[in-house]
Order: sequence, then structure tokens, then C-alpha cells
Amino acid sequence: MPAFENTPVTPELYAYVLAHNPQPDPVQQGLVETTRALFPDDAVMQIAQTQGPLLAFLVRLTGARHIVEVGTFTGMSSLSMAQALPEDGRLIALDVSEEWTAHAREAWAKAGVADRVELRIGPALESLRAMPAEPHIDLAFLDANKDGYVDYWEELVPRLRPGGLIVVDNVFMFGEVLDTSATSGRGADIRRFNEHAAADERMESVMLTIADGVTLARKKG
Ligand SMILES: C[S@@+](CC[C@H](N)C(=O)[O-])C[C@H]1O[C@@H](n2cnc3c(N)ncnc32)[C@H](O)[C@@H]1O
Repeated sequence: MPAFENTPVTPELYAYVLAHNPQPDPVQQGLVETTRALFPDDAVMQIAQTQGPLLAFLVRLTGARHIVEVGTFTGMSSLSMAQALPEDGRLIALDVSEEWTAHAREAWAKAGVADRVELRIGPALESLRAMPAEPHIDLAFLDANKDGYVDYWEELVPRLRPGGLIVVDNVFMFGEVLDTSATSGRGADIRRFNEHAAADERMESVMLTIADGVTLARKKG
């Protein structure tokens, strides 16, 4: 086993990280609070506080203008990315839930970015398959049902521009990826996805130890 090279992130160190990152604006802070208050059992699905600034940073770094999000929930990741888009940029947000995404719509409107976001309600695989087949996506964020990740990846990669980026959330699945005895369930789903992504010759992928694990994958060419 290789030496463990990561500095363990204690709660104190995590607070230090948050204090040295861009701070949530009032709309983002309101969305964190609303999500925790209204959906206490599901709020864990919201991206971690370190991830909004990271997504915004990646949108600006790549100069992305056309973003696809798979898994919107109450809207924190889409809000963070839409706010980083140029005015003529577009984000297509995919989700099955009208109830959860109603809060996303409200947040986009409050932040003045509603005109940059198009929400498509329905199974994400169908929505992805209905998109133009040619490469046109600059950045995709994958954060929906884990048993769909491989299929979403397979729909996204051909539609990604050369140099385009896929950001994948929950690639640790809370550590469940290490349970090699599990052949079904979300840990096994993500383990299969991680193997699929790492072996994909069309993409260059790096797995980061942020939040519940994030993979950044760039399309070669
Ligand atoms: C982890 S949450 C997304 C969190 C969100 N990115 C955020 O920042 O708050 C996963 C979302 O995937 C959605 N979802 C689950 N199955 C889906 C499917 N088959 N197609 C589209 N969305 C789906 C759920 O409704 C849920 O809102």
C-alpha cells in the first residue's frame, strides 16, 4: 500500500478551509438554510460548501458557455455554476423532481440568473439522449442517481467538446466504494463507474479527495 499522503481534514481544518474560500452570497446561504429546514433527511444531497466555489472556479477557468447538470435537487450546484457563466452562457439542468427543483427555480430568479438556466424535468437519460449528438457541451456536472452514472457518462462524452470537462460528484460514495464484497447498491454502482471512467481512453481523469470525492475528466483532443 502506498504511503498515506493526505493531511487529515479535522473539523477545525475544514472550518479553516471554508474561511479561506469565497463566502456564500445571501442567495446561496438562504438556499443552504431552506434546504436543511424543509428537507432535513435529504439535505445531505446538497453539494458540500467547498464545492460551490470549486464549480464556479472551473466554469470561469474553462470559459464554459454551455453547461449540462445531471441532478439539480434544490439548486446549489446549478446556482453556483450559472452565476459564473457569462451573460450569454446557458446551463441545462436535469432532474425528475418538480418539488425539489421549485426551490432551485426560486434561487436562480433571486440571483438574477434564471435566464441562463433551462430546467428539463424527466429521467436524465432521456433528456441527454434528446440533446444534439455533436460535440457542444463545455462542462457537465454529474450528481444524480448513482446507478445511472455509466449511462450518463456514455451520453455526455460524445457531446463534449474536445477539452471539455465532466465533473463527477460522490466518487467515494461515503467510502462504500471500498466494499468489494458488495455487487449491488450505490457503492458498487460508483465502483463500476470509477473503473469505467479511469479506463476510458477518450478522457483524462483525475480523482480528488474533496468532499465525498470528485473526479475531473477532460476530453482529449
Ligand atoms: C445528489 S442530488 C443533486 C444535488 C445538487 N447537485 C445540489 O447541488 O444540491 C441528486 C438529484 O438527482 C435527481 N435524480 C435522481 N434520479 C434521477 C433521474 N433518473 N434523472 C434525473 N434526475 C434524477 C434527484 O431528484 C435529486 O434531485
